[in-house]
Amino acid sequence: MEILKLEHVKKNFGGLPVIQDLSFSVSESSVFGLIGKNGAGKTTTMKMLLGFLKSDAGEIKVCGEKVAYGDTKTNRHVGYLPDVPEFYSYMTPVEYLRLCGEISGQKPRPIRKKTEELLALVGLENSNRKISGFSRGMKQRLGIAQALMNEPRLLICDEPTSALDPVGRKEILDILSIAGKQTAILISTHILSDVERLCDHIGILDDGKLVLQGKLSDIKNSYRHSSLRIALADQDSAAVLAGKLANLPFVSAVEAKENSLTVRLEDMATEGLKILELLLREQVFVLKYEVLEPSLEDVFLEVIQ
Ligand SMILES: Nc1ncnc2c1ncn2[C@@H]1O[C@H](COP(=O)(O)OP(=O)(O)OP(=O)(O)O)[C@@H](O)[C@H]1O
Repeated sequence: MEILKLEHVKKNFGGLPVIQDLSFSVSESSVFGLIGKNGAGKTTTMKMLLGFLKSDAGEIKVCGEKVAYGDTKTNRHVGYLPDVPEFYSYMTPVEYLRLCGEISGQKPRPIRKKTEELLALVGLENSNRKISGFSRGMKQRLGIAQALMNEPRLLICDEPTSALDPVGRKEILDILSIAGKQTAILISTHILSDVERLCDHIGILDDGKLVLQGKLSDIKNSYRHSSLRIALADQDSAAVLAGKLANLPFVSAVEAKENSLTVRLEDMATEGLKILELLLREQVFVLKYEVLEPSLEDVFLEVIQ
């Protein structure tokens, strides 16, 4: 089932098109990464699908219900984590989540149960101090707990890791990958390694247009494969082979790491065969010969040009 569906959505600011004919959907069991550089239109898209901003054309549906500007009824299906979540910082996490549960009309016992479960999920079960003393990472984790408090069908996260250090980022990604088993997630980001870690579907937004979308594994498979990894028995034979490969006119780079070489080519189909011929001719004992998947960064840079 499609939890979120956008069809031909457009938005102009002062006559300038910021979102142009945007269509994509997020299905029930999916973690969808909306990727784009600064100013691509990610936040504008999120605001429209939360009903905070009026679209100029097109239709947005959450769980089959149309999103209307200013009427946040569809947000009962949605949990939202802004890039910098705000709290009543004089409260403790338990007090804050209780308040969120009460505002959304839940009963005291389920509120207590959910608060306990969610604080355990985000690793704040033993934090009884005021939110004002929390680090950025802790606030982000509490933001996820808050966004999940009404058991949403869709969790929307706007650049959830961009302000965090590597440890904080990893914690957030681990929590989101657990949350993603229960709820669909739409995450906007420009951190491609986070997307590779977390998302199964992606959409690349460039100047308000979706220039590529689909299943991440299909996209990677269909993109140009331009790197090989060759593992040899020892570091010395790898160094000798690296010298020979670097002399081939069609090899654009050779990187050596211990007994393993990464070789960059222009055309895998023909040049990969020539590398195999060289290995045979030189009687090199090969432990591993592997065509590498393009990274999301390779794909991103190719479609964004
Ligand atoms: N209220 C506004 N009035 C005029 N222009 C706006 C407004 N909000 C956004 N824009 C413009 O729309 C474009 C898209 O902005 P948006 O914030 O959606 O991009 P983004 O992909 O979220 O970028 P970032 O990663 O920097 O947050 C930008 O050119 C921005 O300057």
